[in-house]
Parts: sequence; structure tokens; C-alpha cells
Amino acid sequence: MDQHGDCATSFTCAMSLSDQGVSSIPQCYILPPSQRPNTNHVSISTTLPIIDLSTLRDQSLRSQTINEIRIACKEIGVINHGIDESTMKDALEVANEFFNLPNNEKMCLFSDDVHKPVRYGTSLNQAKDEVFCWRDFIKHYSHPISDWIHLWPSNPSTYREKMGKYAMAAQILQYKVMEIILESLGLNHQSYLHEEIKGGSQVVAVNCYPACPEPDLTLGIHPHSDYGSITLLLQTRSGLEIEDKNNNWVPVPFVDGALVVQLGDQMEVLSNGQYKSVIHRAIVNGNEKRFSIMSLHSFAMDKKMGPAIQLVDDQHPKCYNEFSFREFLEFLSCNDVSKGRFLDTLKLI
Ligand SMILES: O=C(O)CCC(=O)C(=O)O
Ligand SMILES: [Fe+2]
Repeated sequence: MDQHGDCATSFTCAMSLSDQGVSSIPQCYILPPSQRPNTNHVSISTTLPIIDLSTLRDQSLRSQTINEIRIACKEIGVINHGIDESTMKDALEVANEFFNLPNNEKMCLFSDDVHKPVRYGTSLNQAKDEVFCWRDFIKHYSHPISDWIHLWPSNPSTYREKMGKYAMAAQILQYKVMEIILESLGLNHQSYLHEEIKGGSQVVAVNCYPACPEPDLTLGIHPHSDYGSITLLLQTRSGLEIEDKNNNWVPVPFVDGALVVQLGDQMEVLSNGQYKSVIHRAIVNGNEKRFSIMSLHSFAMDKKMGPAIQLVDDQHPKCYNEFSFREFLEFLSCNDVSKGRFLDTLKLI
């Protein structure tokens, strides 16, 4: 028997536990009381900004919208936006079909090597964490799509087409969103956009959180921030929570047809701390399964990103060291995300 009791040996994924209809969750999923959902909910006054990016097309509204985005990024960093509805629906449908495949089929893609360009993960691959998450996922490198799509799941047969269409739409949208965020920081986005962003990395993480018999004792994903510049999130229902300035967990409302934009560590570093990456977690539901598709965007794999020189001066000394996506992966391969943030290793002040 290993340190996780019978968990790692008897069960392979949260989906199978849920499908077996277990009435209680194994010990290895149970969080200490202070880390459980709802325990630190107080009455929360934070409201999340919802910004309609279509107003950017109207010159008279543009600067007002950029200003709203600046405030949103400083406050909490969530913006809503829509991609074509059928593209989103198809991607979520094929995600559902993928997770409904028999376990042994999904396990062919299983890996706990974070450097793998395509990998299926279950609770098992969180063996570094002391407590498992109630989540199964598949992650794949997605940009440029022609380099990677042949490695993506071939079953369901429409997976590559439907998820690929969504990944490409998300890549185009992130370019637009980055343009506005850089503008809101007063940066010359042309120079950043061309090389760093167009040639950057995209990882699509498709998460499945099965219904959980004891949702108050566990989490779907432990608190963390994403390493990249921005993350676009598509979801089937609510479950995402973000930590506000007062360390309260704020549920992100589900808005049908909307996407959530979260700032990642690279944005905090690039902005020299003017914008903060969002600490978030996912809770699970007692009756309903939830899917989320995260499109994680970052600068190119080996590109070292530091604070923009325009944002560093005597009043605003450089707050962070440079880092690359590859360095983050090295960190992830030997650290437990729930124990410390990668960003903390970069702080100079
Ligand atoms: O499913 C969610 O809402 C959050 C997932 C997440 O944070 C991630 O995959 O990095
Ligand atoms: Fe995340």
C-alpha cells in the first residue's frame, strides 16, 4: 500500500469513482478543513467586471472600454467575451465524448510527465500533491496547430476537427485580447505582438469534474495561478472561484456563451506587478458533471520574459526576474503547486 492508501492502486480516475456511484470519497481526496470549499466564504462585496469587447469597434467608446479593462486587470482580471457559439458547443460536446470513452482507451494517453505535448491526467498524476483533485483532464499543445494536431486523440473521430476549430478561434481571440491589454499598459504592442505573441505557445487543457458525492470535502483543482500571459476559459456550468485581494474566494458566475479571461504569471511579470495573476480553484458539484476548456497562452517556450523596460523606473523598480515557459515546466515537474507559486520564486522585492 502506498502513502495514499488504496487510492492510487484501486482507482484510476475521478470519472470511474463517480460512475461506480461511490457514496463517500476515498481519504486521499479529503482536504484539511481549512482548505475545503466554503469554509472561508464571508459576505463578499467583490463583483466581477463584465466587459463587452464589441464596443472596441466604436472609436468613441474605445478609450472608455480600454479604461474599463485596465481597471478590471488591476482589480481582478476577468473579462467576458464570446467566440462563435457553435464552435464552443462542438468543443464541449466532443470533450464530453472523450471523457465518456472507456478508461483503458484514455489511459493510453496517460502521462505524468509535464513535458509531454499531449497527456491525459487523472488523480494519479497528482501524486506529488498530498491530496488528490476530483478532476480528469487532457492537455495538448495547440499552436501552431499543424505541428501538434496529429498527436491529439483520434477517438472520438471528430475530436481533432472540433477541438481544433475551437483552439484556433481561441488563438485568434487571445491575440485581440493581448493587444488591448498591452495597450491598457501603455506598451507598444506592435513589437510584442509580432514575435512574442504570434509565435507564442498555446496549451489547451480540457477538464472534466465528475459529480462528487462529498463536494464539501474536496476540490476539482487546488488553488494556483496559470503561468502564461492569459487564459481563456469556456465552461459548462459554474465552479471556478478566484481569490480576491482580501483572500476571499469569489465564485465566477456562469454566463452562457461567455468566456472568462484570466491573467497569468507572465502578465504579472511583464507589467512589473501592475497587473496581478489570478489565483483560482475549482469546486465540484454533488449532482452535476462540469467541463471546462482552458486555452493557456504564453510567450514562446524558450523566450525569457521579464518586466517591460517601459514599466521600470526609479519609482517602479524591477520586481521580478525573467522566466520562460520551459523553466515553469521544470518547476512544475518537481513541485507541488498547492505548496507554493512559481511566481514567488521570481520576486525580487
Ligand atoms: O476548470 C476550471 O474552472 C479551472 C481549471 C484550471 O484552472 C486549469 O486548468 O488551469
Ligand atoms: Fe488554472
